[in-house]
Amino acid sequence: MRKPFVAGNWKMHGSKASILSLVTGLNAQADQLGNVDVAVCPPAIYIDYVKRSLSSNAISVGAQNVAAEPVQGAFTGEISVEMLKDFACDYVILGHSERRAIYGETDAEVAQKVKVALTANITPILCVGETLEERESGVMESVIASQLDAVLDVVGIDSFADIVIAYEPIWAIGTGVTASPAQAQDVHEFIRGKLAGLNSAIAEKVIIQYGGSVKPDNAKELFGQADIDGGLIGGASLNADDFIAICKAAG
Ligand SMILES: O=C(CO)COP(=O)(O)O
Repeated sequence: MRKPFVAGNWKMHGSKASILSLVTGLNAQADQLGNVDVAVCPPAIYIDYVKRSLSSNAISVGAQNVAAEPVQGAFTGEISVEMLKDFACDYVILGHSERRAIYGETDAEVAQKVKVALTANITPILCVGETLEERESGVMESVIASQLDAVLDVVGIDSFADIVIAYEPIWAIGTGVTASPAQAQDVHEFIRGKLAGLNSAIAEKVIIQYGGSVKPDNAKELFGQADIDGGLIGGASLNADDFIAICKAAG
């Protein structure tokens, strides 16, 4: 049995005041989470603030990106894995479609970052997903397969024991249009099947989150699908009540 995992991707949102209020709301309900792993991923500058404000160790903290360079050095503006580790980050979101589309991150760079995170024992949350155009033109599976292959080529299938995958159809992110539970399940099954072709035991264990307009009212049905093991939550993770409700739906 896979333990579900829900993570909040706060993206570039928040201030000290709004984050304190959000974390206070999470603290108040953290004992109601149930059998689910939970993490929040604030903007990097707030990681330590969130870590110190969280009163429950039921909620872990993750980052939204990391430098591809394995050790610190002359890389202005970057944050190394060692620095994330120094602040007890357990997870790092990698290959989010916003980083791929807006900042031009390539499959190869994402794969390198996954490798660097694994070396530091930080669990990568590897995001994959297709655009609406790719879905409608029938290349969805090949797009997702090549996003996975880029990482498989660099770290190998065995490393997927320590990787979380997040399937995030780009057309569902921040749009209010959620993939239907059946649409999401189809892709999750495809991803697990692809990994099973390489190592069935690892495929059976790997956590595959769904992300894209998950809300309290659609979470339960999505998370009820056989291959959906929780979610990567954007907008709804900025509201403590909504995020806790989504976590409970997974647990
Ligand atoms: O991109 C996402 C999480 O990484 C999903 O964002 P929304 O939940 O706001 O659609």
